[in-house]
Amino acid sequence: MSNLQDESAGVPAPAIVVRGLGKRYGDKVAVNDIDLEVPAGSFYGLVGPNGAGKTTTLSMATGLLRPDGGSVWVHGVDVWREPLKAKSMLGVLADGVRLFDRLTGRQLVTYSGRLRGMDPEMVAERTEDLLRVLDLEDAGSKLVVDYSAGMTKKIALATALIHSPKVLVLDEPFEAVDPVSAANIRSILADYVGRGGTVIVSSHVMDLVQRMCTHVAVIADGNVLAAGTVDEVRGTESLEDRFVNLVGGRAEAGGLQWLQS
Ligand SMILES: Nc1ncnc2c1ncn2[C@@H]1O[C@H](COP(=O)(O)OP(=O)(O)OP(=O)(O)O)[C@@H](O)[C@H]1O
Repeated sequence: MSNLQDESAGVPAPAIVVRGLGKRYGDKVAVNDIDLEVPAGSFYGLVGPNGAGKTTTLSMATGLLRPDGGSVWVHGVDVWREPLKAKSMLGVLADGVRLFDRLTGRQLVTYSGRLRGMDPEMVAERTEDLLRVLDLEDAGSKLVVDYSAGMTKKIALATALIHSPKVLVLDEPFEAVDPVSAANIRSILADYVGRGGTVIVSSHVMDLVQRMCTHVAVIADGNVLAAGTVDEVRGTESLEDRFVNLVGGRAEAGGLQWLQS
């Protein structure tokens, strides 16, 4: 398959290739046999309305949710045939997955690094670095169960970064995060991409995706409506206008006449 060429052939394999990936829940088709290709070294945005299938797609692409059909490769490694090898290259911030929240933030990040087989000294150093840049130093000794939503998001991000993966898959990383922390996270991710890493991020904030991402895919009702570089997808419009045109569904102004003081 041309898109799975390995690096030995002189052509870098894409970071992630998705082919014919599908998932149903009863009668509901959450993801409809989609194809996606995430170039290595790209900052890839996945956007779509609520319920479009973003989380389901990212969960299947990272080996967290078994697809009904289709395949996913991470740097040429089949996620569902060689999960350990594929997962060793991934750092994942999943949506709605429970953390070990009876650990402190510091313990949780340390545990994630040790689970990845990292040297304890390196884990300790990186844990402190991550707590510092994510403004969680003071909260490092507090139980994760007592964290706010934004703090929980940030500590989960730290667990995804600790082993310096080749590919970062982040479901809504900025949700509930304060603007200063969000700016810090954006620069961490931009540096990471600058050093050759690949980031896939789902977001509802079109302006952010337009400014931050090199590539974008718009999905709705489990289908990919458009995918490519941000400039290819948006054309002469803003990404937000393009998104609304592709997806539709703007409610008529004044639809709630009864809503008044
Ligand atoms: N465990 C589940 N059981 C039944 N239906 C589900 C389940 N998980 C997701 N769905 C359905 O699959 C569809 C896609 O959901 P998904 O969470 O992937 O969307 P999303 O694009 O991430 O949405 P949002 O932007 O609101 O987070 C939705 O219709 C949702 O109701």
